[in-house]
Amino acid sequence: MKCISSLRMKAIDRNCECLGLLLIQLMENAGAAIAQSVREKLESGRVLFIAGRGNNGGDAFVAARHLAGSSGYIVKLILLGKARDIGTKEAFHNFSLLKFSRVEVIEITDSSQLEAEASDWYSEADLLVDAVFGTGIKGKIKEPESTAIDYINREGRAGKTIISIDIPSGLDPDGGSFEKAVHAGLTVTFHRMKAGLMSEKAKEYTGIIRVAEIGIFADAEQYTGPGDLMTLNRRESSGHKGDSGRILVIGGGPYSGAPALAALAALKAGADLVTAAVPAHVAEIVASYSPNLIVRKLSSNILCPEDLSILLDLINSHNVVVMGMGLGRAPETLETVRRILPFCRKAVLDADALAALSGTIFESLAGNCDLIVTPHAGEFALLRDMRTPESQDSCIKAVREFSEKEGVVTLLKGKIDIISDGKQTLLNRTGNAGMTVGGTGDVLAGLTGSLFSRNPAFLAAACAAYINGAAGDLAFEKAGNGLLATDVLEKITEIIKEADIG
Ligand SMILES: NC(=O)C1=CN([C@@H]2O[C@H](COP(=O)(O)OP(=O)(O)OC[C@H]3O[C@@H](n4cnc5c(N)ncnc54)[C@H](O)[C@@H]3O)[C@@H](O)[C@H]2O)[C@H](O)CC1
Ligand SMILES: [K+]
Repeated sequence: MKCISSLRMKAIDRNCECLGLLLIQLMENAGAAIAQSVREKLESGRVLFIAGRGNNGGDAFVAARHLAGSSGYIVKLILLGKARDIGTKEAFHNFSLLKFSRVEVIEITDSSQLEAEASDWYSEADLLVDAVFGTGIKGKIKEPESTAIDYINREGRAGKTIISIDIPSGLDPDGGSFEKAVHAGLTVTFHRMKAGLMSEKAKEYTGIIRVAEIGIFADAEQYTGPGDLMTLNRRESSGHKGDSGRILVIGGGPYSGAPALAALAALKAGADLVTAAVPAHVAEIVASYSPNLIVRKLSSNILCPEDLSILLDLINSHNVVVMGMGLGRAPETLETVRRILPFCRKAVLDADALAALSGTIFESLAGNCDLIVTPHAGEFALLRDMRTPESQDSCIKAVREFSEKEGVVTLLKGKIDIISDGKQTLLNRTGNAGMTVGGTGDVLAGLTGSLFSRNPAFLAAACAAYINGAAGDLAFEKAGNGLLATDVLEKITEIIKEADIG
């Protein structure tokens, strides 16, 4: 069964919100699913919800309200904490609605109060619903949560049904480890199976697992969105120069603008140090574009094998190589690209560097070098030696299969970008028709390299596609179809700042 990580789930929730499907709507559906599970387990009787102050508790507030509206149930709810300490506006809103429902509520702040005031609530209940923690658990379990879990388990041992919301409280949703956890008879988890529920150790705690649909729509999961950016590693606030990425851009020769755009985009996306290694006759031109660039002059007018020793030194002192922009396709240039690749640990290959990739090169690099390729449809056709399909579904299949076969991450650029590592695939629809202007692909390559220095290849490529397109959309507001690659470059920081990932 396909599992989902708690981080990915959070990204999807955020993407839903950005598309207009609010968390409170998902919470309503989650709570309704829990109420229905209670009804299926208990025809009538006393139901006790034990709720924490997070959104797992929020699901319980909704479920309690729904159940209290059905005849035959006496519903009580213990809130572990004070109402004012409820952590999210959605959970707080649903808690506030309980005063109009027939739900008796008690607020408990310490374990002695749990014993003195809520012990009877536990013992008289026919069924208990565990909403102490869901996917938001962190660190050692504090009080009164720890005692609340012990009390739930005591009632479980007495033969009562325990239903856990999303995950038995205490269990790590991803690894499945725990210090203590609720022993549930039924776990109702939302949207997708969580990896932690499937671990060997977790099995005796989850009881039967039911996956409930809560209305998340496919677009939030299939397309990149601000939620995906949230899952990127942040720059270390206490880091040293170079900790947030040292990027080596290898490009230029017939052209000078392309490597400069890639290098500046890498800087704008947060890399600490960017070196552009460019053929001799464009070195001064590239340096003149910006004082932010470190330019290393290569030996000739094009990239050639004589540059190998200087390049191998540079590769060793950088953590990502971004190669191809404006290199041209002279045979000695393509040969140099091929000879450099085995020395790269992480590389983004764009434009002319893609023309150097043929035959079994990917196979020979497997395990050594983490690769992202960023072709457009024409370059993708050359890479596969096959026409790029017209229909989107066939294209997605082709990108997925190519990535799996060659062991690379592919970012196929187009009206809708397709990003795949062979297992995961995402689409990106930010961007606009104005971005067909020259240079926006160079910006994307630099952005990708920058994010790749701090993140896994697939996430870096997907988020770079999103940021590049979103920056292009901002640029379009001012410049329309006359936008330039430098306009896109200027907007990168706005997107990154807005997403709070800088
Ligand atoms: N798409 C979905 O799947 C949806 C899921 N929902 C539910 O939301 C929870 C996750 O909610 P979150 O607010 O992120 O976290 P929790 O409620 O699990 O916990 C946070 C809560 O607990 C406190 N806390 C954390 N660690 C500890 C500890 N060691 N000791 C004591 N207290 C701790 C923390 O301070 C917070 O107060 C998910 O599981 C689903 O149930 C949404 O409702 C709908 C969408
Ligand atoms: K729970």
